[in-house]
Amino acid sequence: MKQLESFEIPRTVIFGPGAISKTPQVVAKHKAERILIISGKSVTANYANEVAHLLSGYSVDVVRYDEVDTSYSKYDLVLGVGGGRPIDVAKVYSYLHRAPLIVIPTSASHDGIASPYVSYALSQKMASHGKIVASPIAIIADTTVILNAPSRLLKAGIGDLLGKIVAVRDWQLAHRLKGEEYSEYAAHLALTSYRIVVSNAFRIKNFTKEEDVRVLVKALIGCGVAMGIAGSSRPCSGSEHLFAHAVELLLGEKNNEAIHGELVALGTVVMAYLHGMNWRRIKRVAKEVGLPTTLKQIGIDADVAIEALTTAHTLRPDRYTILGSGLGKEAARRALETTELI
Ligand SMILES: NC(=O)C1=CN([C@@H]2O[C@H](COP(=O)(O)OP(=O)(O)OC[C@H]3O[C@@H](n4cnc5c(N)ncnc54)[C@H](OP(=O)(O)O)[C@@H]3O)[C@@H](O)[C@H]2O)C=CC1
Ligand SMILES: O=C(CO)COP(=O)(O)O
Ligand SMILES: [Zn+2]
Repeated sequence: MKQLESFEIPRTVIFGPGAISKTPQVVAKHKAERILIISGKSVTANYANEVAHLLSGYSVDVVRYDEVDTSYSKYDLVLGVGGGRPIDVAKVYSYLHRAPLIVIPTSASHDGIASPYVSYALSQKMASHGKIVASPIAIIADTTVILNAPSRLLKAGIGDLLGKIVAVRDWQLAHRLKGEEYSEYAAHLALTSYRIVVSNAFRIKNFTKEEDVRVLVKALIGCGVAMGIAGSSRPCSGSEHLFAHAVELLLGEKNNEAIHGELVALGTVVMAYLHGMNWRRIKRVAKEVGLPTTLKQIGIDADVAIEALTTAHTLRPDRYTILGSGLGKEAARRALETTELI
């Protein structure tokens, strides 16, 4: 008999121009007195201060995500304002202290907006606390704010979505070869986001209109819901993400160029090649959109790329992908050269 299942998805999603102004109404639904706003390191701290200003009737602190002391438990509501990193740290705080979470994305660069999980590196760091699960009670996506984000970040959001075509293929492979549980619904949801963005990519790529951002934000939120239904990031993160994570781990502090969604897009091309999929089409879409199509463009040397490709399979041994038990150096170099990523 099947086990009882449960999953968490966001309760309220408000999006559109000026959505941030609705924050007090959303907050008022929760009996909060002391509010912690977790922001990014620079520009997004201004947005966080704006939100704090809207909540002047409450006791509010704004803290950068890299300065948050997660052992400090005096807050009863947490808001994550910024890109993917502050939002992930806000999820950790929300989980550890059972403080409801409101997510206010300032960019559409990643699909962690509605996902109840934190990204690979952070979950590794927090592993001693068990699996962090924090589904936002509300998402407030102000498309005016997001439209003002640098277009490079928005293109990175398209990059993160390109990855779903490989992530789902990897999941199907693991289902067939390893008997891993597979949710057709979650997989379709992730693929729908992929398809909608690919079919609109050339129209929205310059992000000149609010409508362009709307398409992207909805697709990213859809992926977050897919992860919620699947019970992990599986529908949205396969070998293409393993490659991206491996590059980030190898670069560490030296990574001041590559953005998550860009690395994922490049990973998608090489993993599509390994799967025998139409990698040229994916690369064409990436190029047309203005995403990087070589690793050099985002400051990554061939040696790092090869190392990442040969080690990526070790990062999540429980998540079977096309990388199987790993690629040798020569195979890795060939794959990267054939796809002209190096
Ligand atoms: N939980 C999940 O399922 C997922 C989580 N992630 C996480 O998200 C990260 C990627 O997200 P990403 O947003 O690229 O990373 P960051 O949060 O590091 O943001 C990247 C940069 O964008 C800037 N930025 C954000 N919004 C604006 C804006 N409106 N105007 C100008 N600059 C802006 C940030 O500024 P500032 O300096 O102020 O921070 C930062 O410099 C991953 O590394 C991972 O940690 C990604 C995918 C899924
Ligand atoms: O980036 C993600 C999905 O786009 C999250 O995936 P990870 O669990 O691999 O960090
Ligand atoms: Zn991602």
